[in-house]
Amino acid sequence: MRLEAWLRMPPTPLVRRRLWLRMAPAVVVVARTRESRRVTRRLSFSPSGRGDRAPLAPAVTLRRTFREFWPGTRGLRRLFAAGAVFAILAALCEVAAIGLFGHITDEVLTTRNLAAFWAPASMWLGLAAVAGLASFGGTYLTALGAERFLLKLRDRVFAHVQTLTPDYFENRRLGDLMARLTDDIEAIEELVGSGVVKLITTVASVVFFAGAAFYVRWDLALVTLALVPAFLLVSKIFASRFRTAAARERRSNGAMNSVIEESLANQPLVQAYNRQNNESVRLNREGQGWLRANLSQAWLSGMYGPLVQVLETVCLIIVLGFGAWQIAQGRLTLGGLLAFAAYLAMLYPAVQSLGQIALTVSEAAAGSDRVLEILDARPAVTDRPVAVPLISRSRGRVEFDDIGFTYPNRRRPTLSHLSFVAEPGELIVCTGPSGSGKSTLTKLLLRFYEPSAGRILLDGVDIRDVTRASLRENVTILHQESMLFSGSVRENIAYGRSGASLDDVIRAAELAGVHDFISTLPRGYETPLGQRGRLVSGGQRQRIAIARALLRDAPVLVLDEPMTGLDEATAARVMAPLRRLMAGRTTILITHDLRHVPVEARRIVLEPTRRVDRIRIRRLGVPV
Ligand SMILES: Nc1ncnc2c1ncn2[C@@H]1O[C@H](COP(=O)(O)OP(=O)(O)OP(=O)(O)O)[C@@H](O)[C@H]1O
Repeated sequence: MRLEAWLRMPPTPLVRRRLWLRMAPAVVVVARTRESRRVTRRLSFSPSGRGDRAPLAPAVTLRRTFREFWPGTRGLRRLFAAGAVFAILAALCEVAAIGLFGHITDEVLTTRNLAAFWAPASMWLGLAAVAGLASFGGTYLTALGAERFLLKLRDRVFAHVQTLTPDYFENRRLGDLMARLTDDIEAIEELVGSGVVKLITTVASVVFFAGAAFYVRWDLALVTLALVPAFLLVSKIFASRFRTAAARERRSNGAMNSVIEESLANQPLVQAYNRQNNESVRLNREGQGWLRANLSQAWLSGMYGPLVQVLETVCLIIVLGFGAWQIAQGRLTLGGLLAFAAYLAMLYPAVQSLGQIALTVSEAAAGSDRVLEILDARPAVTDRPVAVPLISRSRGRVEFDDIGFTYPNRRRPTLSHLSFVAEPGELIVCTGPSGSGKSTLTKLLLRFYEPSAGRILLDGVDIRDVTRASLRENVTILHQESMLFSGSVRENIAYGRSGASLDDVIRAAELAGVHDFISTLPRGYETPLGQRGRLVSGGQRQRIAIARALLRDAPVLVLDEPMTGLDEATAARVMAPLRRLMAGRTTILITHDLRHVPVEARRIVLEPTRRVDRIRIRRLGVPV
């Protein structure tokens, strides 16, 4: 009668999962942590989808992923090992607890002997306490290792990204790069860090629960375990499909981030041009692709679950039938059968979890492809092995000697046969029509690109023979659009020189003619400037940037259209601080606007020829 009641217990996935969550917390908790992160990740990014436009990152083998990222677990392996040990201990407690449950059924419930209840019941309670503590230890230590691994890996990839020359970013969408630095890095952690712990604890659980099932009734266990390869086969079939779907999801996620990033950054333009709908359509289009990618993942997951469920049900029916027959034969007790069924109830999710690990691996591999693609990228310009740092502050003599340059993705040269010398402290004005290569000249001086012909000399030394870091210490650039960060005014000015004191910052601000304005701000030098310094006007931004450049105090100065976007009165106000900044420095002033240019300045005119593919340089020494 009791057996019948037990037989009526519905072996639904929910019941099994609840049982699993209750009985094997150590194993499941690791999985839950990762699952919640994945959900968060999905929610935190909106759909993209025309991922089809961007090529998928190249597929890499699992071995390469481990070869590349496993060294990153150095220093954390003890944490992961301890996490695994605790999780295994918790699983062992569960095995013992089920044994006690069988014992209580046979010795207390069947015989109605209450006296025999208390000893095993107290042991069960003790085991539950140990399992709880071990589960907590396993979860916490694994999470600690995982988060530290993530931090290290993100720092490593970000540091590498910062070695890449600007052309790398010019050819990529920032949103996609951000997705790689966040989501994809997490996916790698799920494979290389906590993924390994999960694999070990799940395998251990399979061994324990299978071993216990064999111990109770080896022949019954043999029959049911014969179906395990079927579980693994199903996982294998699904894994490759899941990987493709995951790669699409990763890629479309990146595309969607790009749209969001661009739209939010350009909101003033979007609203001024009434293009809100257009942006929404763009996001929706990318979202459609993301939706498709997620639906195909959901389809696969949806298929996978029921298939495994059918297999489980087949196993359960076999157990019940065979078990009932063995009880009738007197070869198995009711407690034995219940314990056996409980072991199976633990074993199946563990086996299923093994299959899910295969799916996680697929998803992680897709993320790993995308991160490795970044790590494989090499900067277009590197220091020569023989490059040495500039020992002292340069005098500031800059020479362009027959320079030619073609952008990597262009056929026609942007500059050819460009030669000029700027003596220390001299002001050179560089003019010419739009697109004639004025800003390109700056990129070459800072070694963002390598000239295709000729050489650039600083104090007579080829800049390729000095390290880029020391070269850039000697050159300050003031961009067309003042680049500010979202920090305070003080932080933005102090960016010019690490370790600058507040007094240094105030002195620079006074010279830049912006101190009075800063004093009127609500929190003075501590006032935040807003995203990209949008909380202050163009002229104020420019003068803050001048203060930063003053603090940097490099002997060579490049001013790239410093008056762009400023009205006549503001431009005149900016000119005085600019003159103070230029004083005593070799200055290359790139400008279309010659109204504020000092009359004594020498001019270089970059002039595209009519055939456009050659640029003729006219060098004039005539004062304006
Ligand atoms: N990263 C790049 N890749 C390919 N071509 C580029 C790149 N940057 C600039 N160019 C091209 O090189 C040419 C020169 O550009 P550059 O920005 O140096 O011109 P400019 O004289 O400073 O123009 P403007 O006065 O409008 O700022 C242009 O035809 C431009 O399209």
